[in-house]
Amino acid sequence: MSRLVVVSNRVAPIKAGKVAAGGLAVGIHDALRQSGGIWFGWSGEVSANPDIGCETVGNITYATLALNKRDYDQYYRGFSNATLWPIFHYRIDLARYNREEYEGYRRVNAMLAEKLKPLLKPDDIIWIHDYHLIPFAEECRRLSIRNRIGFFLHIPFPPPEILTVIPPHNELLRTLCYYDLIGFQTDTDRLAFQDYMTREVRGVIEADGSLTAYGQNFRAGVYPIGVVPEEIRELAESYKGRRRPMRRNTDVLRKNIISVDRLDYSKGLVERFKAYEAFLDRFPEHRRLVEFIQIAPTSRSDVKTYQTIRQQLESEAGHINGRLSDLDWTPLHYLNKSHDRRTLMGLFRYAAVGFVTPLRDGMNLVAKEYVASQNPEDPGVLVLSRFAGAAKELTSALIVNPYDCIGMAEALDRALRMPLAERKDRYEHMMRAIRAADLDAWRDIFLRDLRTFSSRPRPAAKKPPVVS
Ligand SMILES: O=P(O)(O)OC[C@H]1O[C@H](O[C@H]2O[C@H](CO)[C@@H](O)[C@H](O)[C@H]2O)[C@H](O)[C@@H](O)[C@@H]1O
Ligand SMILES: O=c1ccn([C@@H]2O[C@H](COP(=O)(O)OP(=O)(O)O)[C@@H](O)[C@H]2O)c(=O)[nH]1
Repeated sequence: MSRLVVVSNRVAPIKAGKVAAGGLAVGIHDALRQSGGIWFGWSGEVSANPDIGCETVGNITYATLALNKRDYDQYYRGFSNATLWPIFHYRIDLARYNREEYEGYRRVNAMLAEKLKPLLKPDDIIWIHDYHLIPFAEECRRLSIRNRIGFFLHIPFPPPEILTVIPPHNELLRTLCYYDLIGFQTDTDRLAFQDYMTREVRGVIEADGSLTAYGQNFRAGVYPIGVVPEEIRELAESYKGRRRPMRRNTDVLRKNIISVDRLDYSKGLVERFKAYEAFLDRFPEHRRLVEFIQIAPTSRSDVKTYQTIRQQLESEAGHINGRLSDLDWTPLHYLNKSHDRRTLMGLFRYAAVGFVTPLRDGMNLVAKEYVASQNPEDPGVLVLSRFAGAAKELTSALIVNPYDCIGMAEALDRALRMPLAERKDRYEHMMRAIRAADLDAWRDIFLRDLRTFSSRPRPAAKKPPVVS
């Protein structure tokens, strides 16, 4: 069996016990643990030392390198997270474009491909992850790397009208066609991509379902990322920490509403806080009987838009607690600290409501983790945004529109009142979906397709673009 080589910008922390607050790192780590292989990417450090550090833990070899300050600023903080991330999450209003950052993005992709080359064997299968690395395959082909190369996009793919706002969209999308297989989280994303390829650049859908565009032939498919439900159940059951908050001086149990997100404007946190306040105003009978725990570890905090959202949330949280708290009741617990998985799954299990309301999200693993953590005999209710990729599978959640404040407040009330039989029905339906498309299925089906699809012979990639 050929070896698996995974490349992603973010590599999970190698040290046991360190938390990776991001679905990509959590998902790939679990997927690689099964098959073993190499995981190549950024170490998360900014330093002038360009050397690759290799460390093998169990069956995974982590090969990581630091980025220098200029590369970090242009490739990660700049084009990846100030241009691609907002645009791919439909937020043209928050995006900026800077040509030097784009050139830095191309330069880092070329540099990473060069660094990877000596680590490769001819029959390795290479699996590239996410928007930071769109041009990676083209750079590999330029270096005469002939291995199968697949790409998985963890975030949404926007409609062509939004994508074309990126000035070099054409060049960027051309580089994507050097992959043998391109995977998306949902059919909506795949169709938006197909739409771009057929309408914008007159690509052709072949009789065998493959696509031909920019002189390349490749496949695009849908591979929703999943979780490992048994592991989540074990973690949730074994959590021994704090369960439901008690009402001081009495034995009455308070119900928890829980949300866990990186502190990102795509997660709809401000809208969610406003909806919670509207819920307490419209349904005052729940006051003192419910507490909302929002765990939101900071993310990309040196990008301006992330600083702004953090200030907005602090102000909103202060407003809610200032207005509604009492000496013996704090309605909102807002924590910027990251938490380990056992704690999170334990908190999920004892929360009556999982409140997952992104404005746009590739998948949202937290939604699946919340459901998989529940006690089958007394499950909580998932309130889920229709704009999370997970909503395509978890159709028995209470589906809400995160732009509808009152609608979300009403869903919270309905969730907290939901009879046990309905909660069980919805939970069982969602668990069937989670088991049917778990993390093993995501990895196995993608890699099976990548191995079996034979693309037509490709012309070699042309000369490198402008890189300074
Ligand atoms: O690496 P960071 O800049 O710190 O950000 C963390 C990760 O965020 C994004 O995660 C996405 O992948 C999840 C798993 O497929 C998916 O459920 C979620 O909807 C996405 O937002 C990002 O795509 C990763 O590259 C980052 O590492
Ligand atoms: O303090 C935290 C916060 C989040 N997570 C994990 O980070 C992932 C977040 O993935 P998701 O797909 O929901 O969103 P992303 O952050 O990738 O956009 C989930 O597995 C969470 O359990 C974690 O381990 N600790």
